[in-house]
Amino acid sequence: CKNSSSCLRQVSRWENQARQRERRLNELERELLEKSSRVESLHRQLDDGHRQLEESKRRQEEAELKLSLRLQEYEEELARQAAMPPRVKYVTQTVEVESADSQRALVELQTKNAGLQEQLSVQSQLLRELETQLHQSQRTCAQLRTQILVYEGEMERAQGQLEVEMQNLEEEKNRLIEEAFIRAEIEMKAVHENLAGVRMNLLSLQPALRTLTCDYNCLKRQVQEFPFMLDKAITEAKQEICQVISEVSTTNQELLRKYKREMNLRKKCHNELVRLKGNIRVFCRVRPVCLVEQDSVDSKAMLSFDSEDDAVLYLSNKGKMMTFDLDKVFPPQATQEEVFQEVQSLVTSCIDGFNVCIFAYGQTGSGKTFTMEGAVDNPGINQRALRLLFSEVTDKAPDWDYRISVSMVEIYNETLRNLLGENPSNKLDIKMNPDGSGQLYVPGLTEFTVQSPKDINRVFELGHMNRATACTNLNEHSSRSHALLIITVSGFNSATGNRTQGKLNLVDLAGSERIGKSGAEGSRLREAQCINKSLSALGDVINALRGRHAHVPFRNSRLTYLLQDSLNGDSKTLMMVQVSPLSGNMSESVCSLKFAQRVRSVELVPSSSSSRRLENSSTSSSPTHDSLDSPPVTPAPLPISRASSAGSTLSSTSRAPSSTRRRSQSQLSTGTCTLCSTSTRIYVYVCVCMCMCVYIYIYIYIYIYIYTYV
Ligand SMILES: Nc1ncnc2c1ncn2[C@@H]1O[C@H](COP(=O)(O)OP(=O)(O)OP(=O)(O)O)[C@@H](O)[C@H]1O
Repeated sequence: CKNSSSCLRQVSRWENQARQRERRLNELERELLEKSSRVESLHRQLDDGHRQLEESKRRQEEAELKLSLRLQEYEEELARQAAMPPRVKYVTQTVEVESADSQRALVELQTKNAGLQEQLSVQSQLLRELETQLHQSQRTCAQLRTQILVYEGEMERAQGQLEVEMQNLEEEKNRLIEEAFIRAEIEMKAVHENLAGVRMNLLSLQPALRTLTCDYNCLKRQVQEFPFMLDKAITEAKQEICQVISEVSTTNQELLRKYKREMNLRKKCHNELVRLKGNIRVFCRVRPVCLVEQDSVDSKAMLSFDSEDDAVLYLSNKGKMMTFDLDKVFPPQATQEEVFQEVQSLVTSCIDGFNVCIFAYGQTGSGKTFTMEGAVDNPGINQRALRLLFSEVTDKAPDWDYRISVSMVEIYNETLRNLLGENPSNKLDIKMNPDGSGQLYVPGLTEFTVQSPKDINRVFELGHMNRATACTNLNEHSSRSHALLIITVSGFNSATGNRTQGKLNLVDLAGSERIGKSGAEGSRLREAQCINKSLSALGDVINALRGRHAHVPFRNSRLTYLLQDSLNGDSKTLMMVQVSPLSGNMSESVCSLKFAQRVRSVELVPSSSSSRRLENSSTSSSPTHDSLDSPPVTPAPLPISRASSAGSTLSSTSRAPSSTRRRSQSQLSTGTCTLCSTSTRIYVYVCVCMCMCVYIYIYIYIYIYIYTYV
């Protein structure tokens, strides 16, 4: 179709061209006619000129003839008169006398002759002009003839071209018509074939249509029956669900019973394990040699590590090689991440309701602050612990609702300062809780509730700022004071009503160097005495705990008094002994490591109340904490005391099953599961119904389509 239309366009173009050429030919013919008429008129003019010329010639000849005749007459007369001599004179006279008339006549004739001569010359002139004109006309005529010949040639050529083009066009037209005809035939054939296919389809669709109609009727019936089916299915589903619930609750009861029995067993094993292993861990971290110390004589390698045992440290002091067995030794190249990885299980156990105490011990400059606080771009245990706790409790939501509160305290010269308070220079006191629970609390101590990671930064910024404003030289001051970060994590499970409370104490102790060596005097001496007093009190407390003494001297220093609930009973304690690698510090390092080894051998004794509770729990249906990482939980009605010890917190604990188990139990007992399943069933039925409707709609659509178009 496209080809034929383009061919038609071409034919019409060629026709236009032919018409234009025809017009041009007509114009040329017209011009030729004009020119031939002009030639004819010129011929006529020429003929007229010829005729005139001949006329004038004839007239001239006549006049000449007449004149010559007259002249001849006169000459004859003259000759005659001359032939008579005497008389000639006479005659001459006579002639002269007589010739007056003749002479007049002669004059007249001469005048006439002159006039005729004149006429003749005019006629000759005219003749010449006419001849010139004739020549010109002949030339023009010749030119015109040449032009006519040229035009005729052109015309013949144009006519030839036109004929050729006309012939070409005719051929092209015929070709296009033939092509169009062939195409039309092919298309026609295809249409015929399609028609045949459609007819075939129609024939084959008719049974399909019958099937569809049948299906449609069937579906229609089903849709009509659907509400009854749905009701029936819902009733059946309800019955099934009730049956399943009763089965599940029976199984659940059985599982719960078995679970409790297993947990009791596990708790006993765990307690045994804790007793065997001891719940005080001692790590050692050797700080690297600083750049400024590298050239000094002190920087000789006095410490060496066992490549196969990461719990052994070898120290060469005064030519003597000493071996220290600890729980873990971090070499100088250990990163903050690696250190934190080792302590993070202790940190998270605080979420489970344990009291944890991590303290960094060592001489000044051994890296205590670096390990606990770290640098801005490389934070230490404090920040990492708080962030970890925050992310862990966020993960446990919404089953558990946790509250993390933070306090920051500094003990300087046996004085307690509130580092998050508005006035950090105010002294705080440790008092017995007036509620008669026998627990300690610190009146006026600021507790900052952490609700986002941003709060964590604010806490550290505020604590650091308050510590800096309270002293003139922060570095010096920090070496002479103990810094405590106290994190309390309280949890409440709204599904079970269980409560937990754990406390994490992160302590950066003051430098442990001996007074004799530091050579302190005056206020420095008092500082050193206070530090040594608190550190030796810490040693005494640990010794008393190790010896299971009836009396543990917690009150001998502010530090031990404040940490009482985190050192007592089944609390977990980690001591990070910081060691300087310099040879000049080796004797201090030996003291620190010896103290650490003593501490390592101490086992924290569960308080009597706690032991009692553990005994009770093994027989009661609500057991106590089930593992190192599972929480000792308190039933909902019991209020939480902020300064409560681990013992009192554990006084009426009940074992908390895992959150999933708890949730499934409560859901089953309230029937939420039943409702949930029923609504799911209804939802499924509605979906099926909708699918059927869509199906029916499609069938109807196809049906209408076939009947309308096919
Ligand atoms: N593991 C380490 N890696 C790199 N540098 C460290 C490391 N431990 C300590 N340092 C650096 O050693 C120097 C002393 O450390 P730090 O102040 O932590 O010691 P300290 O025991 O807290 O001293 P003080 O008792 O006086 O507060 C600091 O400049 C610290 O950056």
